[in-house]
Amino acid sequence: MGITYEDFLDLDYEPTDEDLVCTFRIDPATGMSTEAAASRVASESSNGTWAALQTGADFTDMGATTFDIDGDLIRVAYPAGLFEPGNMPQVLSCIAGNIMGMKAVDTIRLLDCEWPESVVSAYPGPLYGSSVREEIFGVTDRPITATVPKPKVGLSTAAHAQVGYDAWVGGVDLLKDDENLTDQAFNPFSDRLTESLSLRDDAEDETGETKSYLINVTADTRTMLDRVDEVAAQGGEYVMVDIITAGWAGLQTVRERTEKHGLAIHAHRAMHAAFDRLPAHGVSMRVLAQISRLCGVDQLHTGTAGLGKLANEDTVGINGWLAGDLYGTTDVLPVASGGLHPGLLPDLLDATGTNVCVQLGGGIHGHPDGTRSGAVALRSAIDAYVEGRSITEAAEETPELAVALDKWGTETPR
Ligand SMILES: O=C(COP(=O)(O)O)[C@H](O)[C@H](O)COP(=O)(O)O
Ligand SMILES: [Mg+2]
Repeated sequence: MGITYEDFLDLDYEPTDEDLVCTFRIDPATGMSTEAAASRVASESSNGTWAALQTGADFTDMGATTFDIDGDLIRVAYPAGLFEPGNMPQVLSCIAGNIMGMKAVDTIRLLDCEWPESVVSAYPGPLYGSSVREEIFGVTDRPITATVPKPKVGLSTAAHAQVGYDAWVGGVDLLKDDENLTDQAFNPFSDRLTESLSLRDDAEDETGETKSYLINVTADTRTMLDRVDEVAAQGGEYVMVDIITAGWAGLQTVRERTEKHGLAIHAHRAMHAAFDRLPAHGVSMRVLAQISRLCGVDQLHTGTAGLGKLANEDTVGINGWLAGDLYGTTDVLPVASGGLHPGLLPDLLDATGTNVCVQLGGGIHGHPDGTRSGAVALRSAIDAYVEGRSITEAAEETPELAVALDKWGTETPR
């Protein structure tokens, strides 16, 4: 018995309910037919290699099958037994591993996955998902809001917490650390946690609303677990993880610990663009979002539907997947962030709907009258949208919004 490349291509094969089906876009190398490249994709990502193999009898065939070729799109079915239950790094070492660098293709993009229940059921999924709006904030009809202090690093602990306080009392729900703020000397983690939650309590007293804090616990996994415990002990509701830079293994371990404490996970996706920005190659944001949901994040950055300062991939489609049925797995609350300001909100919410978190950094702290006014402007724009009023109408009653609209209009920044 033996296996060769040809064994991995069968256009008559029909995937079973147990198979994980992946769609790739490939550009075969010069001199390589699409069929030859497609069979090598299935081979290298499951149990094959460049040479023909003798397998003997003591062998379970875990080979994948390319069963569909449509132009440059190929679909590959993987048997569920190939995957260790609940081990996301192992899944990615198959479906997005060596094949990303194989010479048989000039480029290869993992576009989409259809996850079978047998694989999904081994993952926890989110603890809260979009129910954070109601369960944490008691809000049902409007997007929740977050703000990240700017400059993103360098503010002292006291200054950072004060920015949070100003934003909270101005009407923002969540203070959020930026992706590269963790535990630096200018603003140590433990001090920031204590001081921010103390001012959070003051802001709650002043406004009568629930306020919370997305503190960035990203580090080596052992340190992340210590930080999760610390956040729980001090009365936080959330932790934030830079899920791509920390890695899926670290996220999975954090997810176990947050369950114990009943904490929600805010997922920042810094570095996702290394995988998904070049459309012909890598792993799509759609797949990164799918993996994030399986691993159990409650909130995930998914872009701004083409508005804002950063490149976006199909925000609306990804958000739809995050909200869709997945064998009863909890949904994920999408976070729109990156170069937003109040003038962009109507177009944004028209595209995404209101079951989202809207995050503004520069669009609040760059307000000519400061953070508190910027927060008032954001909240006013959100409330107007939910009430079915235009932001220009709302600006007649809320001077802070009028100033923001005067400064930024409805232009998207770059
Ligand atoms: O710092 C910001 C936004 O700041 P600002 O509001 O000042 O632009 C976030 O890190 C980006 O949202 C990340 O991008 P994405 O959300 O696309 O992952
Ligand atoms: Mg940031």
